[in-house]
Amino acid sequence: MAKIQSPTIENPDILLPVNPAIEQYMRSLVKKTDHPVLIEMEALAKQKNFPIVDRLVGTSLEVLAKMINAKRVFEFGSGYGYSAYWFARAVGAEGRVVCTDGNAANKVKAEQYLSSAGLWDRIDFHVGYAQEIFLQTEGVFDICYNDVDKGEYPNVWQMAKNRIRPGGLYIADNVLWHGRVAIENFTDIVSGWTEAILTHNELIFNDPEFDAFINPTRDGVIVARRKVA
Ligand SMILES: C[S@@+](CC[C@H](N)C(=O)[O-])C[C@H]1O[C@@H](n2cnc3c(N)ncnc32)[C@H](O)[C@@H]1O
Repeated sequence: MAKIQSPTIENPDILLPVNPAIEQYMRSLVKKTDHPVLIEMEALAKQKNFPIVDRLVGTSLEVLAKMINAKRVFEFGSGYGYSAYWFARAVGAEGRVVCTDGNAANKVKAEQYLSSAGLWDRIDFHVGYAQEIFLQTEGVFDICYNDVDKGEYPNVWQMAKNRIRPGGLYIADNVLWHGRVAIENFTDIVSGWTEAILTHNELIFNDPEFDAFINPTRDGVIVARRKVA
């Protein structure tokens, strides 16, 4: 498929799939999910320009997890626990969310925030390289969620897909990469990341064992369900 030639790719936001006014409207609908801890986490993201999934994607993660009655979730790239907040709500008191992040300071913040929200006892947070921690963690998962550095996306998909139970989900954020996936001449944030996302998305949509779709909200979230034999 021919990609759009854009002379203004320095400002790739022109390809945001959902109009910001519409996103704002959708955000007004999920305002009922307000929680003091959530609001603090969102304020920190704004202040530090830290890439959390934000409210619209967060609410969708919780709903998706509840829809499949998820009890065990593995997160590749947890930051300070914002996406884990939503998964932890979904898995319930008996469920577990395995979190990973390379930055130890993020674990400290996650513990503070998620303890205040009464969710920390559902979290098993490991500091280190997510893929290595995944290999050291046994068993299958209801959901594997990928939000690490984008160049690593194909590798994470390949290792995660065989450890998702039938009917379980693989979810990854940023799969539209601010429109770069659809543009011919783009300026990447890190060289090779757009190509890696393109490969990742192709692999998933061509995998006979999974059904997939992309929710275009914010930066695009891919959801792939492992087929039940
Ligand atoms: C986009 S942020 C995660 C945000 C989080 N999922 C949320 O929505 O709240 C990516 C995080 O993954 C971490 N990271 C990136 N690649 C990683 C890897 N291979 N292993 C462990 N952590 C990684 C970074 O330190 C960063 O905190």
